[in-house]
Amino acid sequence: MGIALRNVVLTYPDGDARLRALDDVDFTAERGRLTAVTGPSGSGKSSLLAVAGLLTTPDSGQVVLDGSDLTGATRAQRTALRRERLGFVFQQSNLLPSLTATEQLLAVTHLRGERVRAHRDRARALLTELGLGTHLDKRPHQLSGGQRQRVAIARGLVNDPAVLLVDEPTSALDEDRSRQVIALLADLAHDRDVAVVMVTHDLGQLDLVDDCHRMHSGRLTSGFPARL
Ligand SMILES: Nc1ncnc2c1ncn2[C@@H]1O[C@H](COP(=O)(O)OP(=O)(O)OP(=O)(O)O)[C@@H](O)[C@H]1O
Repeated sequence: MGIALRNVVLTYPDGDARLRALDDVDFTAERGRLTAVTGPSGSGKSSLLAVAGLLTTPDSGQVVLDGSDLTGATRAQRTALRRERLGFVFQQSNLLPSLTATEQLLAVTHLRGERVRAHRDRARALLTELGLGTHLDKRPHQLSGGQRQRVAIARGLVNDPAVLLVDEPTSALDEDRSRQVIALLADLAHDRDVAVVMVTHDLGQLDLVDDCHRMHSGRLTSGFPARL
């Protein structure tokens, strides 16, 4: 179980024609595995992430989350599923400048209308698990790029999602820190039984991922085991 796209087509207007950003894509990311999606700029990686994240509805095809086909889901149902079942980590860590590391996580739980106090211990435990135990009360400008990215990952996990969608997590990091972040994502996928989907240009770190797919012109051209 995890997230799957079946025969997904997504088009955008392109002059008089339509551009096929996703051209009959079949894609599966299993729970407990780190799945990478690579490919050149404009090949459709962000589009795939947006469809898997229920942010964009495809023209045709199915999105299946933990075995449930979401084709007929209403906008309200998709929003609820996004909050409750999916986690997102964006390219830049997108942290709110005025909030501490702990508060970044609590802001997400607050959005769900739950009591903040009940979640504070959990947020702190999660940050500590991700190596940020001594940075719980620091604001983004007091953290390094790698630490900010780990706060963003913790925030993506705070609702215990089935699927964590990660867009270019290492674009602002040097090679060592990139490797640490990707190793962390692999550990989290394995330990927490989450399907982690990571879009990356970082071909040097693919030995750390469990599954790897390549996009080209809207097509998922190959899925190959990264450890071969
Ligand atoms: N909102 C949009 N309207 C029109 N065309 C779009 C839109 N979003 C993306 N596209 C086009 O769809 C194609 C796929 O774009 P997408 O952003 O998914 O690629 P990508 O692989 O993520 O690229 P990058 O690595 O540069 O982020 C591109 O040709 C892009 O120009």
